[in-house]
Amino acid sequence: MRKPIVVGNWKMNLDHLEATYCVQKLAWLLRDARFDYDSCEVVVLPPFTSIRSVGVLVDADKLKIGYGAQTVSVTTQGAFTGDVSADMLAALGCKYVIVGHSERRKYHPEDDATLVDQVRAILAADMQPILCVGESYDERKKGIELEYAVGQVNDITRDLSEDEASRMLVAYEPVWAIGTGMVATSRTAQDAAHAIRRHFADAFSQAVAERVRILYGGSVTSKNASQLMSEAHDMDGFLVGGASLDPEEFDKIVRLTQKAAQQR
Ligand SMILES: O=C[C@H](O)COP(=O)(O)O
Repeated sequence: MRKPIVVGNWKMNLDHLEATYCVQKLAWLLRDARFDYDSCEVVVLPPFTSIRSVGVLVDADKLKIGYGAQTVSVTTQGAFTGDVSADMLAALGCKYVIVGHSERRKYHPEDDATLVDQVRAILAADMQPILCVGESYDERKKGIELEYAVGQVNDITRDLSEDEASRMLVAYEPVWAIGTGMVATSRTAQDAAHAIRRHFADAFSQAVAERVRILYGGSVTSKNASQLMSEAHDMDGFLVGGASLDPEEFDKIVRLTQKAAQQR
């Protein structure tokens, strides 16, 4: 049985003071609701500069909120100005790192070879990659969205061992849905999640396919989380952008996700 997970990708928002406030408020709201963290993981991905503050707060108050990073260097150390290694993130208590978010693919030279190396670096540091895939509006218009997303998964994961593949999380994030308010239908999310899971079964094994967690991302809010979660059965949770910056809204999404998962 896969554990549902809701991940907040803060992108380039929330400095360390705002980050501390956001996590405190989220923890307080979830405590108030007697939230059962054993039935649903809650994770935030702050910008690099806020990770330490979030980690200190989580440790000091023994919070069950996980945290991670939004990208990582492919190298371990050395003269790479501006880079942050997987070991450095793991040493701060990070558990998850995004790989291949469409914003990174667009604004930074992160080609497939780089993403493959990032996945390897993250796994080697005992963290879990959250690989983002998803079509643009053009691919969707051509009707090739499933092949496109599955192709992206294959390009990055094909040389992994079964054990490594089973530690992957994949976030299906259609580019046209990111930050636009145009959320995918539950049918679209389910079709993509199903195709991705079937790919892991074909490329690796049924056991791997059953362990890989698949998320949906793109304009998720408390208004659409329940429906998406209850109808897209191959989906294990969400990668939430904008709505994760508001602790009250994120708290609602987390609790709705947990409830919908329990009612499946
Ligand atoms: O990583 C998160 C996604 O890019 C979704 O962002 P969004 O929820 O603001 O649409």
